[in-house]
Amino acid sequence: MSDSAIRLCGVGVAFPMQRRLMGQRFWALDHIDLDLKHGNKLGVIGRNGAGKSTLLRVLAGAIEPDRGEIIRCHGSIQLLAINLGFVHYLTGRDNAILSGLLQGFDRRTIESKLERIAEFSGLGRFFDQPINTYSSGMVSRLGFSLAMQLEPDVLLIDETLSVGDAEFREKSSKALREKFDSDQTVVLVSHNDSTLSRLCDRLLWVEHGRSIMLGPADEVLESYRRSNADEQPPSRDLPLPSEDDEL
Ligand SMILES: Nc1ncnc2c1ncn2[C@@H]1O[C@H](COP(=O)(O)OP(=O)(O)OP(=O)(O)O)[C@@H](O)[C@H]1O
Repeated sequence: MSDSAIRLCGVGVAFPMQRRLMGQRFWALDHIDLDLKHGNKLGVIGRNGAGKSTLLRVLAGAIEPDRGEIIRCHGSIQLLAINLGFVHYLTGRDNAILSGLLQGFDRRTIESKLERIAEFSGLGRFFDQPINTYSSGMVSRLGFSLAMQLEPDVLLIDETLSVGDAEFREKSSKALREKFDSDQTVVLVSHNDSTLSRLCDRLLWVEHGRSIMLGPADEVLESYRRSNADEQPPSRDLPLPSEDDEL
């Protein structure tokens, strides 16, 4: 088996621009090359709108690139994000089953883990209620519990480290730490420098959809901090929406 879990070669993702600029496209990701090896703990940093979440969605297979190539050599993959895409009229239990099936797990495996998912989530009887009766914190807890118990080959985490109340946060950060200590492949998007340097072996810094630097966490963080202190984001030659463009 290849030692790469996912390879991105020159990947670009374009979104259509608003009506006034009809026909033009905005490249949210542009020429991204990445070789994510099995067992890597990769952090992704960059300013707001840099393209981090788009990158995770591409890695998850939730969006297809408009340019470039993706080579995959992994089993199940899960994207853990605030906006989890659950089906709101289904119960927590049914969403757990559906989500597990969509990630490539067989039904028997999912069912064998349902009680642990329910227990970890702390949702109690709400686990069997439709999730449109949940608070946003409860939805996040369900998603987090799923990711922790189903153990996908590749886990992609988008800024969900502080879900739920204090007690759940403590439990979730312990579970997450175990993931980072395991041989699972994990990609973490975060704005928290200390979390990234503590948990990740390599960091990818993206800005304006482009890869600026990929390397050991502390080196990348230092360059990123220096660039923030200069308050001059690295330039790119592609057009960005101007301030008076409609959002
Ligand atoms: N569905 C979409 N349609 C149009 N533009 C989009 C869409 N999704 C993202 N974008 C744009 O792509 C760019 C990258 O967005 P993305 O959410 O990946 O950034 P990010 O680095 O995760 O930002 P943040 O740190 O603020 O979460 C932004 O300019 C955003 O406006």
